[in-house]
Amino acid sequence: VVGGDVARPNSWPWQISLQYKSGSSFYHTCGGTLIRRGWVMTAAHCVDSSRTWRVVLGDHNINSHEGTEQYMSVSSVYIHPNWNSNSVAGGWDIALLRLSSEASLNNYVRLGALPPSGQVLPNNNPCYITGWGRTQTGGNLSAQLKQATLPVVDHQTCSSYGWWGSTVKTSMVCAGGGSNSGCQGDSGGPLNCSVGGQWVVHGVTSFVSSSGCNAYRKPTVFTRVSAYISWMNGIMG
Ligand SMILES: CC(C)c1ccc(NC(=O)[C@H](Cc2ccccc2)NC(=O)[C@H](CCCC[NH3+])NC(=O)C(F)(F)F)cc1
Repeated sequence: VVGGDVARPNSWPWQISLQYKSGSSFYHTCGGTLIRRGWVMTAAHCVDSSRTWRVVLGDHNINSHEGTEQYMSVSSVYIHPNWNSNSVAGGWDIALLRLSSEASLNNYVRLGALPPSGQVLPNNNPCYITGWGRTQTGGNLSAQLKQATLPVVDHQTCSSYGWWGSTVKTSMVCAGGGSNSGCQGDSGGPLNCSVGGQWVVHGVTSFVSSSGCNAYRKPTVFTRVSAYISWMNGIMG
C-alpha cells in the first residue's frame, strides 16, 4: 500500500496473508479475504504457479509472532476457469482457496462480508485498501498491515481517455487514482467499502499501472466481487 498508514492491529480481521514455502520458510506473496471458516478469496494471478501455500489469519506484523495468528494449509485451489494469466486486463482475476481446516472466529479473525450479486458502487464511495504490499513503487513490503483510503472511481471515468481506457472492464472496480494505491504484494487482498455503515468487501486487488503503483489517473484496479457471487457459491456450496 502506497500512502495511508499502519492499521490498528486486527481492525480488518478478514484480511489474510497468503504465503508460499521456499526451503524451510514461508514468504508473504499476496493478500486475501476469509469469506467462510474454510474458504479464502484471493486473486487468480496470486496462485498461478503451483506452490506449497499457507494462509495466515489474525496477523498484523508478518515478520513477528504475536500470538493471535492461525496458520492454515490449503487443501485445494479453484482458479476461475476463464482466467488467462497472460492478460490481467481480461479480468476473471479471482480464485478460492479451500483451507485444510476451519478457522476459529474470534476478535482477531472474522469473516468478510460479501456484496449482493450485481451491486455496483457509486463514484467516490468511501473504501479502504489493506495489505502488506510494497509501500512505494519498487519499494519493500510492509511488515505491518497498512490501510489507505481509496474512493471508488466509476467505470465511466475509469475507462475514459487519460485514465485506463478500454483496459478496465465492467467486471472490475477502480479506486484511488491519486497518491494512495495498492502495490505488489497487495494483490488478492480486499477493497473494504463502507455501505450502509458496514464494511463490505467489494474488490480483490488485481493490478496497477506498470509505470508505477500510484500513477496519476491510473487507479488501482480490483476484480468486482459482486460479479462473481454465483460462481463462488457454486464452488463453496
Ligand atoms: C495494459 C494491461 C494489460 C496491464 C498490464 C500490466 C499491468 N501492470 C502490471 O503488470 C504491474 C507491473 C508492476 C510491476 C512493478 C511495479 C509496478 C507495476 N503488476 C501488477 O499490477 C500486479 C499484477 C500483475 C499480474 C500480471 N501477471 N498487481 C499488483 O501489483 C497489485 F498488487 F496491485 F495487484 C497493468 C496493466
